[in-house]
Amino acid sequence: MMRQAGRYMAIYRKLAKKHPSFRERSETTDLIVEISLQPWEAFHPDGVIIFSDILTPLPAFGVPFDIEEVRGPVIQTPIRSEEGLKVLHPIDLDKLNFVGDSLKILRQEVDGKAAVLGFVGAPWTIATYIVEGGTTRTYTNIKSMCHTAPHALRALLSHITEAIAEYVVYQVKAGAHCVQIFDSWGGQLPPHMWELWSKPYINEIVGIVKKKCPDIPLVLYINGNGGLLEKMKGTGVDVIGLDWTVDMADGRRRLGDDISIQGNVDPAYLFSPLSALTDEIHRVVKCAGPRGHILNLGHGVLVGTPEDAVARFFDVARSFNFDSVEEKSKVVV
Ligand SMILES: O=C(O)CCc1c2[nH]c(c1CC(=O)O)Cc1[nH]c(c(CC(=O)O)c1CCC(=O)O)Cc1[nH]c(c(CC(=O)O)c1CCC(=O)O)Cc1[nH]c(c(CCC(=O)O)c1CC(=O)O)C2
Repeated sequence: MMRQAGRYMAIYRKLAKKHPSFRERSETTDLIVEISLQPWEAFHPDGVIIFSDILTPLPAFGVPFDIEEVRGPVIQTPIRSEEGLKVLHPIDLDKLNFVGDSLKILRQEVDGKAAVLGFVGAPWTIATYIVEGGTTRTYTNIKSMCHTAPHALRALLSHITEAIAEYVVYQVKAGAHCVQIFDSWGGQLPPHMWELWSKPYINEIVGIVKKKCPDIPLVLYINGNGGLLEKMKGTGVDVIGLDWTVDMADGRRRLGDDISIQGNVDPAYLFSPLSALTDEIHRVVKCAGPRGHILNLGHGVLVGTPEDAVARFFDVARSFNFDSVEEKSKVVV
């Protein structure tokens, strides 16, 4: 489940009081392992996601950041010109030992009972933070850079691409069974601009990773991807994540049966009565079809989500029987 660990869990909030810095929590091996295992111990999902952030590798290639409680991610010196690019250097994976060490320990801890999942941000999405200086609602600086400083933006995206490709391979070598690429803000681009400014860099990462680790499944997630599904398939990833604004049956029709899909229960259903949540999980699974579907939310667990709803989500998923639910829905219809 996306954002499987974190603020919705009381046990995480308690630990965060003791270790108030997000960077400490996400850059200390013991804490990463402890937090990653919190949801696994509570709900026994099929995947254990390393507790980290898409921004975690930034300091290892020259971009310091912090996560502030109200503002979220903050990059003190945004890069918006050729001059700004001078701070960048090749990724130093030694500075990310805590990620590799945590993945290794997680593999031992779950001992084959769950998949260990790594993740990275896509170049466009990481660049939105580096150019805007943090979270944005408008993306005006980076979108205008596409026209006012295209060479600088391309150089920044290429630099991030090289770093992230190495970082994916590093996560796989350390023990990740599967890696999800978050192009969370790719859906903020008009589709023809996504093809120009995001897709080529994802393609490059997929090409490099497939050459070095051909058996590792790659998942691509974009928030608001209804206009991009077919284009996403063209990146060569193995699984496409759908957010909840795409009808699952429509998504399956558009993507075909030769690719796996992930998603796409609206995370807000976890605030609804448990019967409504159960019906929605059944509906989504039926619409996705009998094969090639990873049941998940359409985006991360929201802050404030009741933990018993998350438990219910996993229970329903585990007890699901594709054929008997079809029978039941036939009777209801
Ligand atoms: O999500 C927020 O609202 C908090 C701020 C924020 C963070 N990274 C960020 C954002 C969004 C933004 O403002 O741009 C930036 C960020 N981090 C991430 C994404 C990708 C995405 O969710 O679409 C994004 C971009 C988009 C987005 O947040 O929706 C990925 C991420 N961060 C994180 C995790 C791990 C996890 O939650 O288990 C994961 C994903 C792992 C997965 O689902 O496979 C961890 C994280 N990062 C962060 C926090 C909150 C700070 C804290 O615990 O003290 C937390 C913990 C939590 O969400 O409870 C900081």
